[in-house]
Amino acid sequence: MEIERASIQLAEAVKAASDYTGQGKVAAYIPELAKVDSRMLGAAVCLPDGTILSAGDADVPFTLQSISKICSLIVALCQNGQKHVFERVGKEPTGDPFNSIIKLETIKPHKPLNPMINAGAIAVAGMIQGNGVEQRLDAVLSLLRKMTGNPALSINEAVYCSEKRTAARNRALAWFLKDSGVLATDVEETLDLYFRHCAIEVTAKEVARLGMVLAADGVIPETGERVIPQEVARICKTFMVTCGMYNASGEFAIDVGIPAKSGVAGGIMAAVPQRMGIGVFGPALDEKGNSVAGVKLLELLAKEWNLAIF
Ligand SMILES: NC(=O)CC[C@H](N)C(=O)O
Repeated sequence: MEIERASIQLAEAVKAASDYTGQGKVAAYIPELAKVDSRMLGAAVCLPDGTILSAGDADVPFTLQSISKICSLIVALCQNGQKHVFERVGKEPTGDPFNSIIKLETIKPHKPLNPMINAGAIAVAGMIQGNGVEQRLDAVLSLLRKMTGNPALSINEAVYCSEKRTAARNRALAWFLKDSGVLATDVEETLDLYFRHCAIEVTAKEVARLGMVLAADGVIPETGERVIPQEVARICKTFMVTCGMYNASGEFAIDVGIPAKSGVAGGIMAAVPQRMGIGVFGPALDEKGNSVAGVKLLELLAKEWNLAIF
C-alpha cells in the first residue's frame, strides 16, 4: 500500500462520510455519552509494520463500550478454555437489539446466544478470574495495554459512574442470568466489572492497533510478540463477522465485508486479515446503535481498497 496515497484517500473518505453524521444521534441512555459533539468523525489505519495513518478526530478519547466485549472474551477464553466458556454462552447471532432480554427466556437452556450481546458479555465478565473487581479488570486492561502499546490506558470514571447509576436493563439481564445458573459470581460485582471494561478510554488510533493485532492473528505487528493465541483471535474475528455490528451484522457483511465490532460511544474496530486494523470514532448512531458515518466510512474504504474478505 502506498502510504501517501492511502493517507489522502483516508482523509477524503472521512470528509465524504462526515456528511452522514447528521443522520444519527448520540447514545443518551448512558447520560454521560449524550454530552459529546455528534458531528465528530475520525479514523485511523494501522498497517502490519505498525505505521498509523489517520484523519479527522482520530485523537479524541472515547469509551470502548461494546468493543470491550471482544477483549473480555479473549481473557475469559484464555483463562478458562473454550469448553467452559461455550457451555455458558452460545455462538449464534440473535437478530435482536444488543440489550434484548427476550431470547434469554424463550430459548432453552437459558444461556445467552452469543458473547457480543449484553447478556452474553455479562456472562463472560462473570468468567473472568481474579481476586476482586480490580484484579479482574486488570486482566482486561493489561491485555489492552499490550495490544495498544499504551501503558497508561485506563477507564473514564464519569462514563463508568454514569452507566452504573442508570443500568436498569443490564441489571435485569444479570439477575436473569443469575436465576438461570449461568452467572456463578456475585451479580453486582460482575456488573461493576462489565461497566468498567465498557468505560475503558481509547482513541481511534488505539482501536486501529487493536484491530491490527487481531488481523495479525494475535501478534503485535512490530515486535512479533504473541499476545493472543491464534485460535482465540480466529474465534473473535468470526464473532465480529456474525454478531459484531449487533442486528445489522448481516447487512454490514454484505455492504462492507470486514470483521468489525462497534460500541455505543461511536467506535468501530475493524480487522482486515493480514492487511490492516481500522479504528473509527463517530458518536452519531443509527437506530441499531452503530456509528452512522462510521459504517459509511468503512463502506467507502472497503470499496476503495478492496478490503472485503468474502
Ligand atoms: N452496545 C454497546 O456498546 C453497549 C455497551 C453498554 N455499556 C451497555 O451495556 O449498554
